[in-house]
Amino acid sequence: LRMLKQVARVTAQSKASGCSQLVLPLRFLGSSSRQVPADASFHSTSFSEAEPPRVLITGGLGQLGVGLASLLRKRFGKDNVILSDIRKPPAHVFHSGPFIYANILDNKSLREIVVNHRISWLFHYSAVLSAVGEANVPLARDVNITGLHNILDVAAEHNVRLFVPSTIGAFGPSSPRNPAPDLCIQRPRTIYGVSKVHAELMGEYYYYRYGLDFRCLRYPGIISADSQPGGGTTDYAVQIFHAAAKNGTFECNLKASTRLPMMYISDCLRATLEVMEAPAERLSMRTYNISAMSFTPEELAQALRKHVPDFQITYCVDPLRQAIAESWPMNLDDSSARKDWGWKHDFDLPELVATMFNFHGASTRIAQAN
Ligand SMILES: NC(=O)C1=CN([C@@H]2O[C@H](COP(=O)(O)OP(=O)(O)OC[C@H]3O[C@@H](n4cnc5c(N)ncnc54)[C@H](O)[C@@H]3O)[C@@H](O)[C@H]2O)C=CC1
Ligand SMILES: CC(=O)[C@H](N)C(=O)O
Repeated sequence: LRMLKQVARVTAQSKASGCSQLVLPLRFLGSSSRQVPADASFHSTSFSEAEPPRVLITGGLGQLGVGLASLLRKRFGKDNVILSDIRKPPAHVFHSGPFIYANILDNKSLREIVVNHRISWLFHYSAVLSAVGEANVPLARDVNITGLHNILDVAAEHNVRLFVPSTIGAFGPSSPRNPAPDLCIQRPRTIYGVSKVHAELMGEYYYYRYGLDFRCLRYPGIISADSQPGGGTTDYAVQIFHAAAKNGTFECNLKASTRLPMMYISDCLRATLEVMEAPAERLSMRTYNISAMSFTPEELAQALRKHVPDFQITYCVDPLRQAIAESWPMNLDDSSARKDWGWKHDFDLPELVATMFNFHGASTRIAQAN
């Protein structure tokens, strides 16, 4: 209705001005050799209150995807959220809701999935993270850049609202580090960072060019209790909890003083759902920083000692990860997200540590009992 009213208003205005042509903002115009309809944005509101979105999550078996599926299924219903990956799901994931094989490098099958399952929202989580990306640049380029192109095209062609996560890794050594604002110089030195800046810019371009409803958050390093990280620079902040609960010691691959922005997974996933549900008129940008806390390995170890008093940390620095971490911001400025769509984190460092220990303490006790 809103869109019809808008068209009627624009038509009335153009009649009143004596102009017979329907004048639309540049965002509404488009023609291309790709199969993107020029009037894509006339249909871009794909979710009415009567009908929940039909959701596809790509790369869903990584650190974040299963948790996202669980959150979205609570909100939209189990059968409306399809998890996908190129790996075989563990039994508990397979039995928790719809799961399909989806390779983002296979254009044709992506289209089939979106059409056959009437997908209206897509969360694009497939990626090769920072450390693994430096070890295999061609793979990172294929998955993070070619794969993204396939996703952008299929989303624009079928009027799918698209979420693509970016990262603190989209900043580089010449970006302001404390804090990094939403808009600043971005010259990352990793293929991961370059691919994420590319994703931010391509998504914004498709928004203006084709009316694609592209939404993007720059995540800090994400800390989760029940899923393992996939080969990034911030992985130590997850592994340290497993090690502390298991044997009370941890060898850290970053220097004691390396400060990075971090976030507990439930804040990250809630932010993701909130920005996807935010009314379009609340979003002044397509890509927002989000932030919660920032700490060094030494500060984290100190916080852990409140729960494991004799916890020991040693350092065996990995030069590759250290160089990456030193090129990333120490803090993100997320004031725009807070102002525009009301973003607010729940977990600071003490709550994070207590929550992680509750989980690990419980699983250690279960393992001991078994
Ligand atoms: N975990 C974190 O700390 C952060 C994650 N992000 C972003 O969030 C997203 C999800 O991150 P994680 O779950 O941690 O990543 P992850 O590395 O744990 O999982 C990525 C998934 O992508 C899948 N994948 C790889 N190639 C594929 C292909 N050709 N087709 C389909 N799937 C493919 C992998 O099998 C894997 O399950 C990524 O885009 C990542 O860049 C951003 C900042 C921080
Ligand atoms: C911050 C990220 O994007 C990721 N965890 C990584 O370290 O590569």
